[in-house]
Amino acid sequence: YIWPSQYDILEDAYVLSSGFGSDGTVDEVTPCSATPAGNSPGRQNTAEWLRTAYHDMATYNSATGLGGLDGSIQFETDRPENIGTAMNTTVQFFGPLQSKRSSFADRLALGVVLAIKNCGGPTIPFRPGRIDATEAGAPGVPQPEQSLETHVAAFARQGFNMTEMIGLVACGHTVGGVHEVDFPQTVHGAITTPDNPEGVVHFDDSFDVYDNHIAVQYIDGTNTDPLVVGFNTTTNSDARIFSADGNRTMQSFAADPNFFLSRCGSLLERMLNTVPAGVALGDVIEPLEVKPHQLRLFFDNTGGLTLSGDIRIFGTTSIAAAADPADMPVTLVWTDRNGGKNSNYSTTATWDDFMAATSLWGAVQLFSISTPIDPATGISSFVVDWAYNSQLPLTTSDNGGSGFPLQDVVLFQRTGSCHGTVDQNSTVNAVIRNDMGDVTSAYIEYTHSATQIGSMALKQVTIRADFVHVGNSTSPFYDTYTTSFLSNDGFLTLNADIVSFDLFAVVGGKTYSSLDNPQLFTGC
Ligand code: HEM
Repeated sequence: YIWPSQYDILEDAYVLSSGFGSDGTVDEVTPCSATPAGNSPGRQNTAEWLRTAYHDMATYNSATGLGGLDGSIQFETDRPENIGTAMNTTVQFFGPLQSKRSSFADRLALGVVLAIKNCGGPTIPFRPGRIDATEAGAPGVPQPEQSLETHVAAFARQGFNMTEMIGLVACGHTVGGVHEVDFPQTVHGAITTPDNPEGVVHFDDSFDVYDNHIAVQYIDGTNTDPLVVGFNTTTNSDARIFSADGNRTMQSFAADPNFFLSRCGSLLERMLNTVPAGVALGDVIEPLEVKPHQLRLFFDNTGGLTLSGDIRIFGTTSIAAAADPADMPVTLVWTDRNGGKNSNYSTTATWDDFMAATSLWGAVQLFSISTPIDPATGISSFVVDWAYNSQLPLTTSDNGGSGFPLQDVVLFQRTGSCHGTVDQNSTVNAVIRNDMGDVTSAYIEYTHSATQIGSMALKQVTIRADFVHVGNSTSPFYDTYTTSFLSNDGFLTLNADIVSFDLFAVVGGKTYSSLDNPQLFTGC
């Protein structure tokens, strides 16, 4: 995984948990008992996300390779097997976080990884690359009134044997609980408005900690799990499942909290990585030590170039944890468009209080950059010289050897670019170097979210529009190009971190691209 990558947005979402640059996913599940915004007390985001992810995956058929974690749950929330508002709430939360480079299914899987870690649970390796279904899949989520044989068969279809089924159910039913409003046949008399208007009865005494109490209480007889000790034995599916191997799995979980966590880590990893045949997941995301964050090269209306954005530094050592960002030297040193060096080609990255950020996985700091780049000499790559404090020798981070690459051939021009509302064209201006040969093709791929019939889900729509040559620009090195297109997204997702557009130009027979430009904020 080398920057830039199609998974940069998800890597940032994995690393930046709260504060500057974070997309709000971890805040939504902090504390672990956190309730969906505007919803009843007693509901728990972490539990709803985990249950939703399981219900999305639970329709997988290992014989046909159909189903799995593919976001099809977005079309299935009105099925009886998905009863309750949890799935819709989850779809509404993750929908706007989708983008061309982060599917709903990836967002949901990542949400579960972050939420469980945030509740004190295991580190579940996260692999990106899930592809969203465009319609509902087959039904098949297990129901509590079904027999043990039915459940064993359902988990076998999903790819899990009986021991793994017991584990996966315990790993799910350690947070959250059963709600009387949706399961009156299982829970009775728990609705105590206003404290508990939906009548939730938790699976164990630590519903807001990801721990082995579900097993400890099951074994020591203090169990409150309504699917074990409920008044209606027909719906006591956890009782049948947990005892299916003579309680051996639950005993091993109760005896060793760390064994429970590690086993849940690997079972949930498998659950999240159960995807339709043909979907190839990427490598496990490990935080990069030094990474550009929304770093972009822009053409301004005075004929100059501006490099702006942030440099992110992540570490897991005690020195990293103790670092004071105000005392961290961070310098960006670039090479010009011909790979040449010059002592003037450098800029200091600065930290400010408002840039404070945290990560569930270690210490993270961001430093901002804004520097003019002379178009005459341009830029082709850079390295970052940095240290955890001003007394330490500098480390040079060079992105695995060849530096962090940048191109200055095709660039977005903010001036004159604007966002149309519904039924009104958007305009995007670009500049392209005029000294590198013929421009045989130049176009934009603009991706936005769109609503879909039969679902609360948003889908990604990409519009391709060709640029036309306008003429000179304010720089002798660049010509101006423009394009106009109907985006019709009605300002649905004005999130510059998420919505983006890519520019492409074939110049002198070579293709150059400027990827992930931010959403257009200026109205036309
Ligand atoms: C035979 C298999 C299963 C059955 C019959 C079953 C049944 C149920 C039922 C009836 C509820 C109550 C839902 C509500 O009131 O909102 C529930 C909640 C839950 N289930 Fe399962 N479940 C099964 C497997 C799993 C698995 C494998 C996971 C995840 C690994 C899981 C995760 C959860 C979570 C986190 C909740 C709490 C939801 C909340 O508090 O909002 N379940 N389950």
